[in-house]
Amino acid sequence: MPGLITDMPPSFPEDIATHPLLVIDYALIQAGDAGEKDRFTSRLRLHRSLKNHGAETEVDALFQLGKEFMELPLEQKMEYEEGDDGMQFGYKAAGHHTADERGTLDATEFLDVAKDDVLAFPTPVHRTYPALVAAAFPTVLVPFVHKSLAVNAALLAVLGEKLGLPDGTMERLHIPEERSGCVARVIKTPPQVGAAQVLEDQALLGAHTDFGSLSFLHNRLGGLQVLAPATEKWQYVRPLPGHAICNVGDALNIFSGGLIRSNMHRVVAPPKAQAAFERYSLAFFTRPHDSVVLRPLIAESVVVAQAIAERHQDGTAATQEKGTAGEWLLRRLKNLRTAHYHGAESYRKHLGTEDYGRIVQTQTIGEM
Ligand SMILES: O=C(O)CCC(=O)C(=O)O
Ligand SMILES: [Fe+2]
Repeated sequence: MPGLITDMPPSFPEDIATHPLLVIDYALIQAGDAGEKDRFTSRLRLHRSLKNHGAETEVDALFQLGKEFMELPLEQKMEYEEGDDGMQFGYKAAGHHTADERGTLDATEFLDVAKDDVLAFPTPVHRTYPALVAAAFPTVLVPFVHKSLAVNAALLAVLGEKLGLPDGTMERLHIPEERSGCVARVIKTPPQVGAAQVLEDQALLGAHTDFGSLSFLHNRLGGLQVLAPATEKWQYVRPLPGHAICNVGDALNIFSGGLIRSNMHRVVAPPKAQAAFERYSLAFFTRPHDSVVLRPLIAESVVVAQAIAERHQDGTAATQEKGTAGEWLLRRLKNLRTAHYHGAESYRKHLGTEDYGRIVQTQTIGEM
């Protein structure tokens, strides 16, 4: 029946084109399987769907907590709003980020819980959280953060090996005990109504690359889209039950001299009948600790050094440092806040390593 809303969203439609995912078996990676490690480090431009990641129970618990938090009255959530000064933990209300250079407001709410606050529990490092969330630290957030850190660390080590980095290099750039922007995030978008094409052209979370190293992302409804290299059309990512999306962020792009690329993505309304439902997703973002200088690891890796030498004759642009991970995050985040939006130029100040020209091109195509 048209317009009928039941509690259970329909499954992702079979008849729409989706991005070809590379399914990786994390259990094999963990067991040191050379073939699976090779597959994981091949075709890096495809999105990776990770099965057997072992965090299913922790993920379910955080989905539940996230929903309970999002259902709190807005005034209560607003007491924890992240604000415009670069605090990146707490609550982000819808409309407080811009989604494109025209200043379109985003439609996502975030609950952002700092890894540092979770690991130091019960001592706050960055901030305190609403009672509902604080009460769930021991049972939900601590287990989720530990599992997520472990999965991402194992995958980073495999990528480090592929780059020929000395053992332990990736660990030294991502020390859990150091202060960092690592964060557990629950994301909510409200139900959407409208013509399919209009919905698909309107980003609820603007096109971006993730700011850190690796993201461990859990989707149930559709709505995540990627703009794969050498394509002109945004493609939906089909959520696979129990799988996680493994997303490369800017820091790995920079460390690897561009060999490992950040994947450009955005969130639009879930496709077809799913659009009428609230969308919840969640992620753990592993980022280098704040004091790490973002630079290509030329001294540490001949693979990176060679890549830079081949691509850039004089090597200057590519070898430039980008400041520290803490500074990188602050710049990207602050310039995304609606309060700091003063036109296209200010929006562009938040950009990371994405090929921004391609985003603008697809937005123009979308408008025609
Ligand atoms: O909700 C999603 O599927 C993606 C969210 C995302 O890209 C982000 O928070 O960086
Ligand atoms: Fe993202």
